[in-house]
Amino acid sequence: MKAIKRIAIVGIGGVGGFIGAKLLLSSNALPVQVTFFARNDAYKNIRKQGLIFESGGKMDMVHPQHLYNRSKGAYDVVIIATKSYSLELATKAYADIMDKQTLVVPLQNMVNAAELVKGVAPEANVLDACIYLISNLIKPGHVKHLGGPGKIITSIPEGSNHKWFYEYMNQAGIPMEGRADALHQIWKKYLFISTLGTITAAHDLSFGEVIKDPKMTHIWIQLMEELALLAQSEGFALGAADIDHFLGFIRDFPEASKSSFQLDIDIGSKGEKEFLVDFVIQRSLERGLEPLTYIDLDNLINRRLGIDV
Ligand SMILES: NC(=O)C1=CN([C@@H]2O[C@H](COP(=O)(O)OP(=O)(O)OC[C@H]3O[C@@H](n4cnc5c(N)ncnc54)[C@H](OP(=O)(O)O)[C@@H]3O)[C@@H](O)[C@H]2O)C=CC1
Ligand SMILES: CC(C)(CO)C(=O)C(=O)O
Repeated sequence: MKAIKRIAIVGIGGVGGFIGAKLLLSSNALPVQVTFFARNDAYKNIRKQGLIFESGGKMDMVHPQHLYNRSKGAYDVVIIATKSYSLELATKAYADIMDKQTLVVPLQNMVNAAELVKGVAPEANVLDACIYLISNLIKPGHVKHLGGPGKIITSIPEGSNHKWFYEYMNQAGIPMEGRADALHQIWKKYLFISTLGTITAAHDLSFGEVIKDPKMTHIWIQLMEELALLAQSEGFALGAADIDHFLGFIRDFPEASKSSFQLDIDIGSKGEKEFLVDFVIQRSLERGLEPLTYIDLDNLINRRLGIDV
């Protein structure tokens, strides 16, 4: 690799802060420049004191040389780490940092993030992507990595000139791979996040409370079955083996764990509801499916939010 490559991260919260901190803290010799795009208090606090990053019992202060709150010309790679509900507006706000040479990596818990970004930046090379991570925003400019390797799976980029990016991420301790079945992996992750988010938010239960109560476990399985049917109708073969996998996988989390969607509903915010619950119901109905458990739980969530059902 000869010329300096430029990576932009849009949204410096739980995910963007984790990636940005890992990249800036690594002693990587490759000629790569990393830029943070933040806004509001995140921008002000990082500018004033740096990004506070906690991980593995250690606290680091990270001082990005390149921190902006508005666009700055095209980048080689743009990682978009906003919440799902901010994705479209953020992509519009930063459309001119993505040209036809740019690889775009949206990391939302959505199955159609790439489709949405392509609608706004049709020239860019937009990947299907997801990240396996638990990293929370403590306050703007302060991020705590709680678990998960931060592994990123993407679809395989067109052309052969993006190898440096995968090498760079891996060398910085962010395992990253391009896979032909990336969208299948994203649907599989969504099978877990959407269903667990929905049941924990509707009934205000911790992960432990879902698996210890057979009635609640049964409802969770029904949600997973409904989502697996939707995935199948979209061409992704998810089914009983995946559901069994997640019934075991949830036991790796501390019993008191709560989903981030549940925490949003607890404070009266609808958070990513449109993308975790409404999307499933709407797409299922369009496909002639009957997501009855999702509809029941959506009514409970709406009641918790004080929305008339
Ligand atoms: N946190 C995690 O461990 C994981 C999260 N995910 C998914 O990743 C996505 C991001 O989650 P997370 O990092 O937790 O979210 P956070 O809310 O912690 O971070 C999002 C950040 O993006 C900023 N942002 C939004 N719009 C813009 C913009 N136009 N310009 C600059 N910054 C902007 C927000 O600023 P502001 O506060 O001003 O809106 C906020 O700082 C979600 O879809 C989530 O479901 C996936 C796997 C793990
Ligand atoms: C892994 C899990 C389910 C827990 O934090 C999550 O990512 C979320 O709630 O969004």
